[in-house]
Amino acid sequence: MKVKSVKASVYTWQGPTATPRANLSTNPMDALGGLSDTMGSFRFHQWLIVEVETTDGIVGLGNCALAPPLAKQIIDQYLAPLVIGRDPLDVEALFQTMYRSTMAWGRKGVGMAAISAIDIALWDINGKAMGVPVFKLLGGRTKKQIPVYASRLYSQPLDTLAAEAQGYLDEGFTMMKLRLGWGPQQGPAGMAKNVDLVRTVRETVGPDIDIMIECYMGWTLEYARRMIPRLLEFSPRWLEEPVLPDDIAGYAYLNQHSGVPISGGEHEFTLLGFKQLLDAGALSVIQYDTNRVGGITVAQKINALAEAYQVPVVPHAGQMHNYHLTMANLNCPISEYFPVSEVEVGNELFYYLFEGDPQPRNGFIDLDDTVPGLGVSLNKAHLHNFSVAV
Ligand SMILES: O=C(O)C(=O)C[C@@H](O)CO
Ligand SMILES: [Mg+2]
Repeated sequence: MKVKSVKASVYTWQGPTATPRANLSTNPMDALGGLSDTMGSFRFHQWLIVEVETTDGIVGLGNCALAPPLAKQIIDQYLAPLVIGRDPLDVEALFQTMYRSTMAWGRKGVGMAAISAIDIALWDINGKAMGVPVFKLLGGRTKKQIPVYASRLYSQPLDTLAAEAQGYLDEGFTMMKLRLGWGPQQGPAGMAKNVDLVRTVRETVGPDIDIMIECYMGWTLEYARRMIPRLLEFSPRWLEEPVLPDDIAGYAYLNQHSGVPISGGEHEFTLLGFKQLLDAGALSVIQYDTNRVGGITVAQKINALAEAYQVPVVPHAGQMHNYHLTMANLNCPISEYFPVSEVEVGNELFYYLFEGDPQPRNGFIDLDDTVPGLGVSLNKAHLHNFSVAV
């Protein structure tokens, strides 16, 4: 069997979209609040879908969501020619070929997202060719079900925030993640608002529910050192991406001295990228995203490295390309779950593009041992709401 073709398509959402609210979530653009739209870069309304077809007629589905039009260019012009004609089961050699041939510019960011999309498709082919789900190729079932945390609770008025948190509680979730809305630019008044958000969720759900806090790269080390002590009373399970991804020293300081476990990694790439973070003691929880980090091939290498450091892995986002890794690794205790909602930031777009992602029941999801490959297919029901560039 050989790779016969690689089709990369950019899906752009044209359907109804919730109006972005100010201070929905802190993010790196906040530092330029007076000069630029701080929510503009916080929109993920495009997705790249890769269909790799083999000479045996098997089609593998891959995807990525970082700069999809660029990822498509990279696949069309650089990566597809490297994999066409090759054995799709040779995932390690094919990853190394794509990685090393684009080393000068592709080892981080959109280059690695493009490589990830093809790698995910190759693993889908592997599972389909062997007649088993991908997690069975990675180590098999390590959990009866996967515990998931509800991940939304964007910064909003306290009454609606409490109602949303209560809703997840009523659905049986025992873990949930909220977004803070304020950072250095808003000073002490913003700090008080951040405390109100976390207090509201904690008071709603009680002491026995895990609360995680998302900062999405929107703070500085100096601000985090002043803000975090005011959050400790709420016992957050982790504080996510407080500083810029390249501020490894900042991560390490907060992870070792702030009193709260620091998580991150959704904006880091490759095995050696995570070795740097682990060597620095920068993280208490690793959160790579398989459709960014180097695909399933790299994600599985990071899982082994993280286990050696005894640092758990909770991939960014739910989505099948991440769930299979969580199922196959004991060191991946739980998964993220984006509740299905109207299109807002774009995390939820996955459900409009694909069918097959498991929906949670009582705070757990499960994968089907009998469905080969990744177990997702294109969702035709919403196709009319997308423009597609092939
Ligand atoms: O879910 C996360 O960890 C993210 O960073 C998603 C991003 O859209 C912020 O909510
Ligand atoms: Mg995050």
